[in-house]
Amino acid sequence: MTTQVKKICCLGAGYVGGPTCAVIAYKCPHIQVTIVDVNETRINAWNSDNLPIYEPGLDKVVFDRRGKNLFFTTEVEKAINEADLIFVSVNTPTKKAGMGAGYAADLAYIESATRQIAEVARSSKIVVEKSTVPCRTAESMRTILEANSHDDIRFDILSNPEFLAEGTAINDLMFPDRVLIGGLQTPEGFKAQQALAEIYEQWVPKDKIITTNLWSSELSKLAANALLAQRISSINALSAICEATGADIDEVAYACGCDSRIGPRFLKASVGFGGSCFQKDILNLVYLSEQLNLPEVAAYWKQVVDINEYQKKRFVSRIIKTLFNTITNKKIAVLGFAFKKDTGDTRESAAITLCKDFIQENARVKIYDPKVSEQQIFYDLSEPGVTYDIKDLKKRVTVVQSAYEASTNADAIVVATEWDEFKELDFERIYKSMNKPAFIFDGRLILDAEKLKSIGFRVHTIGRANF
Ligand SMILES: NC(=O)C1=CN([C@@H]2O[C@H](COP(=O)(O)OP(=O)(O)OC[C@H]3O[C@@H](n4cnc5c(N)ncnc54)[C@H](O)[C@@H]3O)[C@@H](O)[C@H]2O)C=CC1
Ligand SMILES: O=C(O)[C@H]1O[C@H](OP(=O)(O)OP(=O)(O)OC[C@H]2O[C@@H](n3ccc(=O)[nH]c3=O)[C@H](O)[C@@H]2O)[C@H](O)[C@@H](O)[C@@H]1O
Repeated sequence: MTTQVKKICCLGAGYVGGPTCAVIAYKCPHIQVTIVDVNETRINAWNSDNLPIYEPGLDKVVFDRRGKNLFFTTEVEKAINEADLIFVSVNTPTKKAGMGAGYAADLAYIESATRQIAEVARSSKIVVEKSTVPCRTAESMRTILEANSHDDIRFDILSNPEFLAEGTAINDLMFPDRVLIGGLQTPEGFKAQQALAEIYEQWVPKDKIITTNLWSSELSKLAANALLAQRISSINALSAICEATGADIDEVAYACGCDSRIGPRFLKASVGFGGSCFQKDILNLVYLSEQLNLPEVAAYWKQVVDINEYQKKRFVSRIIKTLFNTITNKKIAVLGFAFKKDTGDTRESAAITLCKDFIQENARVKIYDPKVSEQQIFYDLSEPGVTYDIKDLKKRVTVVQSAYEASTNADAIVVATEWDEFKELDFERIYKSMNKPAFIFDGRLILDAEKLKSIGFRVHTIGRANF
């Protein structure tokens, strides 16, 4: 007999906790799901018509279950106490200071969430590590829970990493490639794994629910992200060779991807990967390898991040060189600011690096993104690394409401995010409104270069030569 879960609490109402637990509530109407956060503004937004995250299909799921078996609240203690199973879905950013700064994951939020569970819980719980964490974090959580728990209550720890990608989160959650549940290899551990598996079995085929030991599960999450990012850095490294030789990176990716051992997905060259996790998780893996005294392994994975930085810088220097070696006071229209299409998330977006470099070179930048707010853009650009304060920044940067507005009187257009709407633009109209010669730098390989050239544009595309 397994423990049947009736009430779930999720600590952390972010990009993972919100969509993941909303889908559980949607698929399991018999389970009460309460998502809590210390951030009141975020919780208020989850309870409003304007959800704090833009994610296709998310509104439908939330509006369907909210107030029925899906709740958003800041009453953390109450929710912990009532739940049989608690997802810990808090942020695990890269450490900014102290030991391992710049590499290691900052586990302060995980630790404080764990301590809170230990302090508040008055009945036994299954505690599920949903956040991405370094291998063996569950061990520390278990030690904290066991050392601080009251009376006769027990805690079973599981690792259940999340593999959703932003922009496709709802689809990824509804039809996951797999669900991974790591547990201790003890009778109690197996029982807890089974209890969580039974929740997913409500909509995920059994053969896609994988159970492993705790450490394999924790490491598999870091490994999956590292392998995915490594494919992008590999194709981006090849894009540099294409630009120098006349090979075309899309053709190379297609030819390679047709090999069933390689496969076609995740081989799109770009201006560099962004997002809150790839860089953070690889650096975390690098740190872990170093801690384990495996410097060669650390250096291998570090190179994936180094190539990503190189790719962004390479693109910026191509732009500057092409614009006659100076962009001082030139007007650059940046199309897209999110780290990928179909999300409003800008964390580690390549566009941030590009815009900061343009500002450093004294260019005038006009930015348009369909889902990122002006406030967010200024926040990202005024982060350390740019010498301007917000007032100076506003003299150099304007956030506008359309690609047309961004391009008017521009010397160059830079495509930084692959939003579908950029493919549909009226480029004849844009060409007329720009300074001549009119340049386009396609950092996402989404535009029809031949058509643009026939209009009169000078087109530069990642992974294609200009000779
Ligand atoms: N963003 C993504 O697409 C994915 C993220 N992940 C992992 O999931 C974890 C969470 O990521 P996101 O959701 O993107 O982060 P996020 O920053 O959007 O959300 C985390 C939330 O946790 C809250 N929080 C922190 N401490 C808390 C506490 N003690 N009690 C209650 N709430 C607390 C924060 O206020 C914040 O709203 C990270 O470890 C990340 O690596 C995994 C897969 C995908
Ligand atoms: O742990 C996480 O946070 C998540 O990280 C990624 O998801 P995400 O970052 O949301 O989005 P991706 O689709 O992976 O894209 C990441 C970046 O790589 C870029 N990319 C992706 C694919 C590609 O072929 N080329 C490429 O440049 C995207 O534009 C984007 O900037 C993984 O795909 C998820 O499985 C994982 O759960």
